[in-house]
Amino acid sequence: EITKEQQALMKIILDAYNRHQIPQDVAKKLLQDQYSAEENFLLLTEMATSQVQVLVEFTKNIPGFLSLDHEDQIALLKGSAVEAMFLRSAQVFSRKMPKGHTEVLEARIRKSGISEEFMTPMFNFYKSIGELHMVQEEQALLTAITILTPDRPHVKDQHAVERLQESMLDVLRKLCALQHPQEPQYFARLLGRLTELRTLNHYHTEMLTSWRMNDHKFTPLLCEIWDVQ
Ligand SMILES: CC(C)c1onc(-c2c(Cl)cccc2Cl)c1COc1ccc(-c2ccc3c(C(=O)O)c[nH]c3c2)cc1
Repeated sequence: EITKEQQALMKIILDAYNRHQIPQDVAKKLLQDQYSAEENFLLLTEMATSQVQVLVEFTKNIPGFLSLDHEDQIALLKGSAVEAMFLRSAQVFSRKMPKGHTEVLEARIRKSGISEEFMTPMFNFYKSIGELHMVQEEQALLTAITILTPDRPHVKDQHAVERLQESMLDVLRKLCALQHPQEPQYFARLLGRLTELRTLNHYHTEMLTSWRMNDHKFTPLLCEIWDVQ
């Protein structure tokens, strides 16, 4: 019982999600052979910077987003960037990417100055996303829902964001019922991943701090979106 306008919304979100991807020449850099912790950190920084640019373009295509208060648009992007990048990089681990990217990305993350205590929750998350075998539509909607989280820091008009998020949640709920009729709790499992994502935010903040203590440099875009330096 997905309505006509919900189908239109789904198409817009999916097209935006597929249109905005990391350029292949950037993604291919993952496969080059330098593997020092420094090299890996630089590569991951380039990936993250490119991914943030992709994320901004995707977000601008979410119906209603550009009509939100401008400062709230920034607050939503800053508040959701890390979570959206965990979702996106999770695709690489759930083998959406060409052979080889998965192992290489894992190897680079494991040797980039991130302390052991963050590796377990990070790779547990990647595994739990992989087990869901999400279709593209679900991944695109889940990313839009993550970005449209009303209670991010400094969001003024939370109700306006809530209304946009609710319409996305309604489409996702119906899509899950259609895609996984034999698994009525699938939609709830997807939402459970969003809760797990929030815990990763805290780990990520500590990862940033420890990188900075070892004098690692980020790009201007990442400094702006993560309020560092
Ligand atoms: C500043 C750096 C060191 C950093 O800090 N925290 C994190 C970080 C980490 Cl280490 C894990 C999760 C989230 C973040 Cl922000 C990172 C690295 O972030 C990323 C972000 C995104 C990709 C990523 C995305 C898509 C694709 C892709 C495709 O879709 O075609 C093919 N290859 C991809 C690679 C990798 C690494």
